[in-house]
Amino acid sequence: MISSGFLEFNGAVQVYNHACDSNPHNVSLISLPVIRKGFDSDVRLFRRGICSMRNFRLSDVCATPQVSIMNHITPVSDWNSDDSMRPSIETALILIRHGESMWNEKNLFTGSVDVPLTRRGVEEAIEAGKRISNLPIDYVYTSALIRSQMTAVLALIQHRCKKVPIIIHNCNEQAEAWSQIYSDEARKQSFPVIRAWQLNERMYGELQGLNKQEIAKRYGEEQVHEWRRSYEIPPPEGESLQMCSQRAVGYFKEHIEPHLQSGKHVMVAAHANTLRSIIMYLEKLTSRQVIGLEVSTGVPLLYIYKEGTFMKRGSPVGSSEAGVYALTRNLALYRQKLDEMSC
Ligand SMILES: O=C(O)[C@H](O)COP(=O)(O)O
Repeated sequence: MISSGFLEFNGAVQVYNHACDSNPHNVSLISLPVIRKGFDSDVRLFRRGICSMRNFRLSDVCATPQVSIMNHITPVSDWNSDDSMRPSIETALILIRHGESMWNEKNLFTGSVDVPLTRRGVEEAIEAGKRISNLPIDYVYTSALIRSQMTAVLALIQHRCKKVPIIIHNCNEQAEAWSQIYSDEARKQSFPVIRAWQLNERMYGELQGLNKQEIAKRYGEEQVHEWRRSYEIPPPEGESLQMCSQRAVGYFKEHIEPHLQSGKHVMVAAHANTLRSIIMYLEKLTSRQVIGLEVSTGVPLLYIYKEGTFMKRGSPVGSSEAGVYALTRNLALYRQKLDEMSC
């Protein structure tokens, strides 16, 4: 028998599998190096939000024939009045800058120009999707530009829950009426993908279509760096980060944050500068600090929203999920559900 669960140890939740052969005393834990080492110390065991914390020792398992690790879970009804032991509401926010676009490849200022991904950008989006394939997602937001939509869809089709990304067409009544779904089941099995122009890349004005290196030669590195990275200074006839932030962060606060507050998980596929402005808001960066903030193409960033604050959980660029995220309890439980569904 092989089963899996989640253990919290030294503050990090770990996914484990355990295998029992025909001898029920012979229980081995696999993929759990951290627990193996400190096995006899306190370990907190959770499962499906219905278990409380308890001390868990190797002897518990080995001395009890026919009893698996899961049988040591305490049901929610047995919780004592210590509320701190209950799982609290937390939601995931995933931010992804689109994969490499055809103008990123040529090093051209792109801004509001609607340019698709390169082959490499497609691969980045697929890879990003694999990195987040175990994370819960209820709503997806993209800009109105094809590069962010391609990225979102390519990433979402890697998700283990196998939901179908469906682009929401609600720009007018007819579009809304004509794209109705009349099956609750089909709706449930979908990722609603909502497009918003407010999440578009900042408008780069008269720099759009020009080569970044040539512009730096013509106007000087310093000037171009100011146009590209400062908060207040706009490029010629374009938007400053501050202007871009007004629409992007404004949209985030009005449309995305309420989902997070109500327990929904959200993914946002957008652009370097709209994401810089959103990250500036999430991490409370100053206009000086944001100058040094770079967002790479196709790398998903994970934030946990809890009790009004955003906590960065790292970016899934490591070679394994465990090496990347210290999964929170709720995310670990979601992952367990996916594991069970795919058994
Ligand atoms: O619009 C662009 O050219 C890029 O997407 C972002 O460019 P930046 O790194 O110059 O802000």
